[in-house]
Amino acid sequence: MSLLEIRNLKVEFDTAKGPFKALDGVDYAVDAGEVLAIVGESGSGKSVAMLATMGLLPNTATITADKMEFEGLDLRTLSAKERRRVIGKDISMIFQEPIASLNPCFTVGFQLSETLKTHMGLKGRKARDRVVEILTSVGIPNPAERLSAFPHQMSGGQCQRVMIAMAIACAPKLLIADEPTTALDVTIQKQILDLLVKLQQDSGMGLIMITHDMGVVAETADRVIVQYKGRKMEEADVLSLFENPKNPYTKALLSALPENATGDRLPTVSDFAEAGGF
Ligand SMILES: Nc1ncnc2c1ncn2[C@@H]1O[C@H](COP(=O)(O)OP(=O)(O)OP(=O)(O)O)[C@@H](O)[C@H]1O
Repeated sequence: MSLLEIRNLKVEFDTAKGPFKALDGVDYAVDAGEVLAIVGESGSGKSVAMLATMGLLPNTATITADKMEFEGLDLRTLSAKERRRVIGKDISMIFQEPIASLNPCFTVGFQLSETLKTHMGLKGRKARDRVVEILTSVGIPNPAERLSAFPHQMSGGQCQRVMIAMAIACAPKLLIADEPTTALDVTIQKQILDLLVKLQQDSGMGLIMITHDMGVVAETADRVIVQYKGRKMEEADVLSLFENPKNPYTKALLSALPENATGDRLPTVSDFAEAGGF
């Protein structure tokens, strides 16, 4: 049994211009200890798929799936109370904009201890000690002193470390990272990716990495799902995908990498669209 198994997920938004199909029948599965990358250009429905899984889409979204199970638990039929027990604890998520994801009005220490209080019942000294321990594990220097810092007093990279700390505080079985390094500068991106992979390997949790960056896929993933316009184009283990991409869209994505450039102009995905038929 997979840790997370989703079959035929469809998401449609009710918009002012009429219904908009953001996801059209995609399957996802991830096992414990596995890193699944979902890759595709902006608008391909990567975030929508995972937000649907977390139950975080607005009520303008109609979500249907033949199966949506976490450890055999049907996520489609969970009550709000049951959902709160799973989401944020067993399944947690980190987002692209670390500063926007943290509450600017509360200190880092307070926000982390609230997570521990809500999901683990830890309070006082025990919570504080655990917060220091988690901040140490995500590489925050002088963690005991940083407890009283507000998010705006930390750099983007440090805020993302705090977000990761918050996401792993309750030892989740599945972590969903939605473009976790996109908003950070290049030198910090690599450190954050290395940190995520290390935490994933140490804990054995499943990790879903949402990205538009094939470099991130190559560095982190065991298996890859390539998505385009709300549909799955290809799914393969990471080596096969890079060595022998089958789908024209995957080939287009790989050809658009600077290191694969051959002529004097870097090809774009749209150069392949008509010929490739996607
Ligand atoms: N609340 C919403 N209402 C209407 N349309 C939405 C809503 N949220 C997302 N969409 C649309 O659904 C499609 C998929 O969005 P999604 O955010 O999943 O893309 P993505 O692949 O994650 O791209 P990005 O990398 O830019 O986040 C997009 O066309 C987006 O505009």
